[in-house]
Amino acid sequence: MSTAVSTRDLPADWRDLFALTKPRVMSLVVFTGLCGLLAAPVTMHPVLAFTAVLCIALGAGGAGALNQWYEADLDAKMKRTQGRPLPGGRLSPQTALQFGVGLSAGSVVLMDLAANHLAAAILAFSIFFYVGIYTVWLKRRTPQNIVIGGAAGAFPPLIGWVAATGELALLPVLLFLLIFLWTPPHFWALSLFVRSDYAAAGVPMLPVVSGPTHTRRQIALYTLPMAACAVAPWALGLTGAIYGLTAALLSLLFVGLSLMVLANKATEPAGMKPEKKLFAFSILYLFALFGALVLDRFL
Ligand code: HEM
Ligand SMILES: CC(C)=CCC/C(C)=C/CC/C(C)=C/COP(=O)(O)OP(=O)(O)O
Repeated sequence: MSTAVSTRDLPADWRDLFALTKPRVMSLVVFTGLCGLLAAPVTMHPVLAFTAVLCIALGAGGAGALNQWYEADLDAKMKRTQGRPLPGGRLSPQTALQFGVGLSAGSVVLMDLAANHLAAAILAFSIFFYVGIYTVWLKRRTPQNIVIGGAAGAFPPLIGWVAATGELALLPVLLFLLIFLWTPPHFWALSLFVRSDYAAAGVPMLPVVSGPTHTRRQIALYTLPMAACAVAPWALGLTGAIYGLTAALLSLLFVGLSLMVLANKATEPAGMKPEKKLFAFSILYLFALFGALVLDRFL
């Protein structure tokens, strides 16, 4: 009888469990949730506010774990993802599933206790949307996967706001729309330079199905209403000049970069490709806009 122990039998490593939550991506998700909460015109008790933001983090992390549980087969086929805990064989699917379900359910229950039913319901819906609608249903079926599924990532500011106020309002709805319209340029810029990975895994991302030229056009197309949504809170008098100026300037830069992406027809130009620049900038953009929103509220 063999005495060899498979890595799957080893106790789950905390670092691998943490990696299941997609911490780097989720840091921005949680930041937008925190800013949505802080931008609300009410002051929540600090302990409850901290708990609400923690719930967004736990819920997003749980959803990330369920996403990795469901698509371990895809992750194993892509260079970018094959080192993850499941394809790497360092965690068992059962552990990932239990961890994902536990975090997701715990986050919703705790949100209900610390904030209110509506915030808990939107959190539950966003977890369902990311896992059920995006991951299970759309991702392997249509290049519109991230347009529709991307809505999941747009909910956190709404959740933060509702946790603080108990109700919806125009400003968080505009913030939702901003992230909703930001997601396609954010993701398609990335997918342009990792498209061979998606092609290898058979995931119908836009550049795989319709080619890079069409994808570049779509990026530029989404950037325009995204910029309009970014400045709308200021134009409608819902925020002050700090946010307005930040949104106007950075949105102009975003549109400019997306036009550079559109203009790039060469396959291998020297230096950093515009789509890489746009992807990196897209992250800075959301951090800066949501940061400015909070500064505006408190300065
Ligand atoms: C369906 C929608 C989205 C898709 C498909 C998507 C996809 C991706 C992918 C594939 C990466 C590469 C990083 C990795 O390997 O983990 C990435 C990076 C990133 N995404 Fe997104 N994303 C989406 C929405 C969002 C949203 C809503 C946010 C935050 C509000 C976000 C924030 C980030 C950040 C911060 C990074 C950089 C992570 C790093 O530094 O490694 N993404 N995204
Ligand atoms: C509160 C709550 C539930 C928030 C959910 C946040 C959310 C939907 C974020 C989407 C960002 C994300 C991890 C995309 C990865 O896409 P992918 O899964 O296709 O990327 P991969 O190829 O790296 O796995």
